[in-house]
Order: sequence, then C-alpha cells, then structure tokens
Amino acid sequence: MDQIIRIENVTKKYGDFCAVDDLNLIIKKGSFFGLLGPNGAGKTTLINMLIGLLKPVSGEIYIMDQKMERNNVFLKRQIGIVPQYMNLDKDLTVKENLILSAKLFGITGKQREEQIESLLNHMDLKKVENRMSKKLSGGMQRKLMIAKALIHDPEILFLDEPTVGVDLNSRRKIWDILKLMKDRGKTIILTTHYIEEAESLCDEIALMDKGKIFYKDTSDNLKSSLGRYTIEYFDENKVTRYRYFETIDDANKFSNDIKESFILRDLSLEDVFYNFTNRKVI
Ligand SMILES: Nc1ncnc2c1ncn2[C@@H]1O[C@H](COP(=O)(O)OP(=O)(O)OP(=O)(O)O)[C@@H](O)[C@H]1O
Repeated sequence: MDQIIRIENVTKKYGDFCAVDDLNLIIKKGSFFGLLGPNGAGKTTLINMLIGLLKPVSGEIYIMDQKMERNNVFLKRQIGIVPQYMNLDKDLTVKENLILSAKLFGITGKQREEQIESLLNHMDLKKVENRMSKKLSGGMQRKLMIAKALIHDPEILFLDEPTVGVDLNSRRKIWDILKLMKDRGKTIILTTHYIEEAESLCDEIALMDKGKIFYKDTSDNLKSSLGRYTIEYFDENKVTRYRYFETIDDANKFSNDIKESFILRDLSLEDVFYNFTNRKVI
C-alpha cells in the first residue's frame, strides 16, 4: 500500500509546554488509522497540524507528497474534517447546512443536488432534511457533520472524537458509515478515547501519550505483544495489579497464589495501553 501521509520530526509547543514531541509517522493510503490516547495526549494538536490549522514549531508534514501548509488549497480539497466541536450552523436546516458547505467548495448546480441527495440518503438524514439542525439529536448532528465533511468527496477524512456524547445505537450507525467510506477506498484518521471504537474500526492503531506515539500496530498485534489473558488482582496494600499471560494454564497457576479477590479475563487493548503508560485511556 502507498503512503498518503508522512509526518517527519514534528514538534508543537504551547509556550514551554511540548504538546507533540518530535513525532514521526507514516499512514498508508486506504487505511483506517486510529489515534488512541488519554486526555491531553496531543491527539487534537496533531490532527490540527495535519489539516493545516496549526503550524509545527519544527518538522514537516506531507500529504500526497505535498507539504501541508495553511495556504495549500489543493490539499485542503483532498481532506474532510469532522472536528471535536460542533461545526453546524444551528439556525439552518440539515439541507441548508450541506448547501452552504457545497458553496464553500464551489460545488454548484446538478452536481450539488446529486451529491447532497446521495449524502442525505447515505447518512439516513433524508427524512429530517428540512429540520433545523439545532433540533436534531446528538447522533444526527454528528452524522450531519460527517456529511458536511464529505460534501467535496475528499480522499482523506479526519475525525476527532466523532462519537463523543452519542448513544450506542447512533455510534454503531456512524461506525457503519465509516466502514463504508473505507470500502470506497478513502483513508480515515480517527482520534478516540473509546478503545472498542478503535478495535472495531481501525486496521492500524497508534498509542499516543505525552506528545509521543509509543506504539503502532494492528489491534491484534498490539494485544499479542503482551499476551492473551489478564489477571486483575488486589495486592496486600489493596492496590489493583495486572499480570499478563500467554496461556490460561500460566494464568491459573499464578491465580492459585493470590490471597485477595481477582478477575481472570481476555487481554484487551486497554491493558496494552495501561501497561505502557500506567494510565487509563479514559
Ligand atoms: N491552545 C493551547 N494553549 C495551551 N495549551 C494547549 C492548547 N491546546 C492544547 N493545549 C495543551 O496541550 C496538550 C495536548 O492537548 P490536545 O488537545 O492536543 O490533547 P488530546 O489528546 O486531543 O486531548 P483530548 O482527548 O482531551 O482532546 C494538553 O495538555 C492541552 O492542555
């Protein structure tokens, strides 16, 4: 697979604070790439540099072999953005929001009508096309934000926490929409706190903390790097400890010596993250 994004030694500081620290990363064309990390890890800062909204203090970002800079109009047309904050015009209807976005990209006439119809149907928004967007549920608002981001049929879609505050049903619906985008060959980059979101969608996951990516692989490889089973138990000071095992026999043997209560379960991506950072993702 060809690379579509190349990040070379990128650093971003806010005053003296280093939010993204000398980061290198390659993202392959057509991949569904997940950036996972706790609050303050630097995910949004990294995304904002990738979309040309923030300038690194050092290092370079290349998208489709072009340097990403604020005024790179070609690249801006290749990317769609679903930001963390609500970016809808709340006093416009669903359809009017899409018309406005289309106008910003110079999409007019029949092409605009067809693209909007297709997105409304695809996102299950046709029945609410004339509803004010402020009257939509949180899940529908998120779907409309995704539709807005896709209005110009971009090659790359960036989503910053796309399902925060969205109920489980709508979250699954959004996942289906994103899976379809990937099937259409788009490259998708997603930041999330939700481990199961990254596990379910992403073919590659980067674990980020304190401005650095410290691990990047498929979800299965990330997990098998640690083992297959986890025992969670209280130590003598009533502090929860975690131990990881390759086989159930080894886990059972270890559990025989535990004096307090314990849980034996399948190893999760959360365990991988916790093992490396001593921090939970959420
Ligand atoms: N404009 C800013 N000025 C100063 N510090 C900032 C600014 N934006 C972000 N930060 C700090 O940089 C760090 C990284 O923030 P960022 O929003 O990139 O993290 P994140 O991983 O996206 O977190 P979250 O999951 O909470 O959105 C945090 O400590 C944050 O407080």
